[in-house]
Amino acid sequence: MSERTGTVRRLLRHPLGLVSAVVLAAIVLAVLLAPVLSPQDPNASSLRDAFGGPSAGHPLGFDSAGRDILTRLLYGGRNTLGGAVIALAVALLLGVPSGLLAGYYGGWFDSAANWVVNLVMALPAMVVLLASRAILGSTVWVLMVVLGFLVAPAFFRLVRGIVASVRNELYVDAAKVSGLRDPRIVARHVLLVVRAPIIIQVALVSGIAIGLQAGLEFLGVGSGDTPTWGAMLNEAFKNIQRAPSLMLWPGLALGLTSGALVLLAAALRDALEDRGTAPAGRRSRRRARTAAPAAPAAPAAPAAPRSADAGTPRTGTPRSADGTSPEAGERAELLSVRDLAVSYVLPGGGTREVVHGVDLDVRAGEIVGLVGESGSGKTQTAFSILGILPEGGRVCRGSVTVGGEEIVGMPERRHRALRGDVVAYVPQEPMSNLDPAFTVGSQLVEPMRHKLRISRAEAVRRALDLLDQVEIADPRRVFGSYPHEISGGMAQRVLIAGAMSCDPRLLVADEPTTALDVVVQAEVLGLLRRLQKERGLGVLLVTHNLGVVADLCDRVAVMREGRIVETGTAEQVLHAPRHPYTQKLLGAVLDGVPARGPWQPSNAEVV
Ligand SMILES: Nc1ncnc2c1ncn2[C@@H]1O[C@H](COP(=O)(O)OP(=O)(O)OP(=O)(O)O)[C@@H](O)[C@H]1O
Repeated sequence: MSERTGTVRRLLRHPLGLVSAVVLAAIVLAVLLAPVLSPQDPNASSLRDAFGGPSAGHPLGFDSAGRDILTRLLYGGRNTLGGAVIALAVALLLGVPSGLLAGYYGGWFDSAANWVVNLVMALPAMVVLLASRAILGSTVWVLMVVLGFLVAPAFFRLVRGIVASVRNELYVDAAKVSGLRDPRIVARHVLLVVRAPIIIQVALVSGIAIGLQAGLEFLGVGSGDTPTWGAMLNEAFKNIQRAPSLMLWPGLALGLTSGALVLLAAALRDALEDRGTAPAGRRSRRRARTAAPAAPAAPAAPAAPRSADAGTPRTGTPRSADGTSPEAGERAELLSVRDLAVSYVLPGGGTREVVHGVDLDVRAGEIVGLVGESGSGKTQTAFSILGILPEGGRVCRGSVTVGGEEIVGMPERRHRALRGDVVAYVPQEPMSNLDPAFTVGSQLVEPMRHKLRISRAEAVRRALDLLDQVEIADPRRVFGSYPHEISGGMAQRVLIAGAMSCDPRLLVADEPTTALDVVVQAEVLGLLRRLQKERGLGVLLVTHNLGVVADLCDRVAVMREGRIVETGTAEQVLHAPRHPYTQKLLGAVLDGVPARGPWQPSNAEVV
């Protein structure tokens, strides 16, 4: 069952939802079929019939000018609902795109739009409408356009708020890293999230627009010759002493329509919330930072020599003759970082440098581990290489070349082309990096179609092949599953498949196994090792886990407080660390500590 069908079903199973939907559908249908249901002129009057009661062909009788009430009610509904549609269309056209832009990009447009919105919201709607009537004339449609302007801020604020929070979701970062353009990310990942709240808001604002329009007409502000429910109320109110029943029909139509819209909005909200735990559950952005420097959670003993496999220098791995780091000399062609500094703008003004002059190289076929305690600047270094530093952060010094191209200061369009094609990213939290609203298959296929410009069928074939390559047992089932239907380990394999999908040369993996249990960690590390070997990838592996380094890496760079304090081959750094901080890191690993004995009650506890 598709998500949309599911929501409609839940809505119709909700008693209020069903009743309000049926009432609204009946009203809209009757109003649309006005010429068929009542083929008379709504303005045709016969003074002879003024205040006449119900008769054959005129089931609701006549008004004070001898006009058929049913006909005016049906045609009036067309104008009243049509007016609300115009107001809504204007509000949606103004509020939604500007909310999307302001929420997604922030910056000066956000500030300017907020300023305008605050100004519009401070204006009293009725007074503005009355003034507009004096300036623009009494045509209902024109007044509805003005009303649209006045309610647009409601949509702006709603959309901006949601988009600003979604913008920080990891799967939006993941989409950026896979090289998708902003309009596509917005259309695919962001619009979908704001869609439901917008629908609810539409129902509420329609009720308000109908009420406001009727209020204006009731006050006699509209043009007298257009039949509307508000104008009918106005006319009925003038004759309330003589024929109070005239108030009944337009009042009933207005009450039923507005009431049904409000109830429908409430039922819609319930139906969408009911979707509950499943695909729409979104997670908070950034992971909880681990406090300990090097938890010994990795499959291999942290300071043990590398496994035979990992210990063998990889084919084609160019090492310096002495096996030391090349950072001091020639720059690596695949990834070379020199004197990189990253700073953040502080809330109170000024900046704070969090990475200070990092040098780093990764060559084709080489796995370089970037290790260090939490907060040492590993992720900031990786994000700088990927060009996805969070808001407020920027590379303030240095040079980063990827595939021989300088990316510091590179235009975003060119940088986007590098991401996915040359450099790909495997993140830490697999689940948060998959959009819960799309199937796994669709999330693999979409970037490939746009980056590789291949047909859908070809992209599907490649995606199934990739799922097979990342050792997923039933690629077809996983292809059609939503992220909540697969395990964390599988999700990480899917993200690795996604990273491989455009045949990158460099992989940046940010703690790719931290969120997984030990057995799955070992499997995912094995998978990474195999793919890296087969494809001759260069890998920058960000980790705080020395076991992972021992198991996987050729070389290691140790970071502390935003600086690299030691680099060398994995063997040299793990067996003969030179820097006291590396020695401390290795010392912090609980390897060789005897296990605690069984619990014994202390003397104090023995009575
Ligand atoms: N958005 C931000 N604004 C300001 N400072 C930040 C921001 N993100 C990170 N920092 C700072 O940058 C420094 C380095 O953070 P970074 O995320 O690179 O650490 P890390 O080594 O990756 O740690 P962990 O292993 O916990 O992820 C920290 O002091 C952190 O407070």
